[in-house]
Amino acid sequence: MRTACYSIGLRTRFRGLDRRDGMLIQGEAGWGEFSPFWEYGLAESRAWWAAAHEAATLPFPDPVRESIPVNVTVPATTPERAHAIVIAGGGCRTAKVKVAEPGQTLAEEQARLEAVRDALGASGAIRIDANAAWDLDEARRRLPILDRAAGGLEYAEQPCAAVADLAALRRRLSLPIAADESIRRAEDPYAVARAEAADVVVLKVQPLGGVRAALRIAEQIGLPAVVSSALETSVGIAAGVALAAALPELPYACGLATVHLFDRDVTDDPLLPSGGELPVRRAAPTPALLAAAAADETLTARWQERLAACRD
Ligand SMILES: O=C(O)CCC(=O)C1=CC=C[C@@H](O)[C@@H]1C(=O)O
Ligand SMILES: [Mg+2]
Repeated sequence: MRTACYSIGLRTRFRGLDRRDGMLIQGEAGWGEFSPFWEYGLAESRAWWAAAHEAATLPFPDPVRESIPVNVTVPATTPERAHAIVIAGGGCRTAKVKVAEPGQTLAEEQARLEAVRDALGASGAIRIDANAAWDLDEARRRLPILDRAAGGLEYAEQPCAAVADLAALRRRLSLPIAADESIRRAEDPYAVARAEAADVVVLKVQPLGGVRAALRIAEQIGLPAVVSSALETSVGIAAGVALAAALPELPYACGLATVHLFDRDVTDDPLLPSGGELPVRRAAPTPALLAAAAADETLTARWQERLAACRD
């Protein structure tokens, strides 16, 4: 199997990162991406490897749609940048706005949401993602304020870490709740459904071990799914697109338009949205762009080690 490692800058800091790195793998079916974040241990990284291996060795399941509606992803940035990101967002009618960034105030989040609403207009949908940062009281206090600032939120993604808190929040507020970390980093992804803790589940191909594994989870959970990226090049995004394309129902825009967050890609035919949608297709690196994005020797050696550990 051929492998290549990349290291790519992010246009705006995202989940504490200024650069993203990972490994691309070429097999008989095409290219796969293996890019667990560095804080992830071996057990968790093995699922990411399973996803990369699946993409490289097997065809993706048959699609039931030809394009995927997507959201523009707005990092925890200034109102001015947030506005510009939505305007340059490839025609997306839904925006996902990051909140609960350490060091930022509620007022900054309100201003960001107001700017996003201004850029999107009254008919657009806005969702927020707090990445499990709040306790129940904080979420109960903040969510109505952010809902007002956004001129109405579509849903709040993972406002609290605990499934019981998500369920309690859902009983107390009319705002729909989406579960992300409670699915992709949980021992038991079905606890959310049993506890009636979410209206929507976020599914990510690499953390869940591949397109087929994620499809099985979607089927068994029985809640509407939003397919989201794990901050990947177009190669990894294509696996998310394949999952979104194969889901029987897709009632919400997906979070797969994150190639915009990178300052370069590995292909000259990137999976970027047009008219708010991504086409359903695979992506393969372009040799010159793969070379331009190549990780240095030290980083490549670290990825090779990680890959070897996951394959054991
Ligand atoms: O959903 C999106 O619009 C983009 C993807 C996204 O937000 C994420 C990608 C990778 C890591 C996560 O911290 C983050 C998320 O929490 O959903
Ligand atoms: Mg999330």
